[in-house]
Amino acid sequence: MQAVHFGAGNIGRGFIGNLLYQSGFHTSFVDVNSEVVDLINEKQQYHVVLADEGQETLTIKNVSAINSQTDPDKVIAAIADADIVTAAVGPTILPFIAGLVADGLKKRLELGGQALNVIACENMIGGSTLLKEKVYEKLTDAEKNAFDQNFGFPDAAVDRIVPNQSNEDKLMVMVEPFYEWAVDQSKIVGEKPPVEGITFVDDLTPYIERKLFTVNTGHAITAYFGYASGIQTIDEAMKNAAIKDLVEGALNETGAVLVKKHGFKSEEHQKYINKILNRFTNTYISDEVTRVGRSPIRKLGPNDRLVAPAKQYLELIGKEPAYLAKGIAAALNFDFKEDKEAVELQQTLQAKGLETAIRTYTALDPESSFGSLIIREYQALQK
Ligand SMILES: NC(=O)c1ccc[n+]([C@@H]2O[C@H](COP(=O)([O-])OP(=O)(O)OC[C@H]3O[C@@H](n4cnc5c(N)ncnc54)[C@H](O)[C@@H]3O)[C@@H](O)[C@H]2O)c1
Ligand SMILES: O=P(O)(O)OC[C@@H](O)[C@@H](O)[C@H](O)[C@H](O)CO
Repeated sequence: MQAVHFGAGNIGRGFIGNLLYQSGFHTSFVDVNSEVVDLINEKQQYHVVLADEGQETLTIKNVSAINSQTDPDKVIAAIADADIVTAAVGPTILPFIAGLVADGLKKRLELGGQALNVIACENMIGGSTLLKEKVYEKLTDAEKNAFDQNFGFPDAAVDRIVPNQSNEDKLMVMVEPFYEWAVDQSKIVGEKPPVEGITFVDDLTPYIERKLFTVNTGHAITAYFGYASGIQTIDEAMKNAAIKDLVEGALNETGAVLVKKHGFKSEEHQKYINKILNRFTNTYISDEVTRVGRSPIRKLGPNDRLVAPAKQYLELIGKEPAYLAKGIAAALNFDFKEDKEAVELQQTLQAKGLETAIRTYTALDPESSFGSLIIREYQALQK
């Protein structure tokens, strides 16, 4: 079986590639990083190390890689011949891979290929749906009809903490042992891809919202307050009692939304939160707050981990989410100079002011009561 996976980065190699190999696939990684592409082709394998006491090393074989900038035709041919296509490139990169995905799928139709599913494994609601929209922008109406019959773009929720790597072995990836990969089976076309470790679900919304509004909300708040306190890593930030309280406060707020909206049992959800907080304290991985806080403009987006649960808290619980307001303020305050979005955010704040930044990035009304709370929390952080 053949898999094509866009993005041979941390989650691509450390999670998706790992499960695809264990399920019997040959994986062709597609990436723009020529160093990683060349190394994969040279070694034809890499190691995944499970970050716990045992430090088990898995050897991932049956891998090759294609540089999509220099060899787009090879990517098209690989998609035409694949049994599954996956991606983990980052939400903002999905539009840039859409052209090749479209061309590969057109080629597949020309060659009379079987049904195929394309799964974007990004931290966002509706990742595969977004990729599908971008792919469909490149099609005629007749092609859209043919794609509807033959290709599925099921959304997914993926969970495994894979920090940035600084190993001498450039392909090796240190990952936490835990993982979860849920896929919306209602949007599968043809057979379900036989990947061990995927949980197929009828309704993905509870899964993606629980993951994004717990793991990623908690992670982001830990990162932004950790960064503001001069702390380097997530596990170190979790040792700070004040930061831990802020994270727990925010997860109580998102938890209230999730329990009310999706009917999770409160005690079960509390166990889920506790498990996640425990994962953040894993000392066998060193996860920088600047990785977890990366791309603050994306993270401040109206459908992302901070603002989306805050809006739902206002609607469903009928109160202002005090801790999420602090988290949004801390995200606005993230001024890491090596992060392009952080630089843009700080430039906007400087040039146009806080109210415009809130309106532009969060789509919240800065003059609303909740907007004013964010402004007060932001001003408190400047003192
Ligand atoms: N790292 C994690 O803990 C984790 C966990 C779950 C989900 N995710 C999600 O997975 C996605 C990737 O995250 P990551 O941590 O692996 O990031 P990463 O930066 O390590 O990997 C992204 C990879 O995509 C490649 N890339 C960039 N542009 C490309 C293009 N046009 N075509 C092909 N490849 C391209 C990069 O070179 C890089 O190798 C993100 O959406 C992230 O939110 C990450
Ligand atoms: O990947 P991002 O930038 O959306 O979020 C950073 C981290 O919170 C994220 O990568 C987590 O490590 C991951 O989502 C765990 O499953």
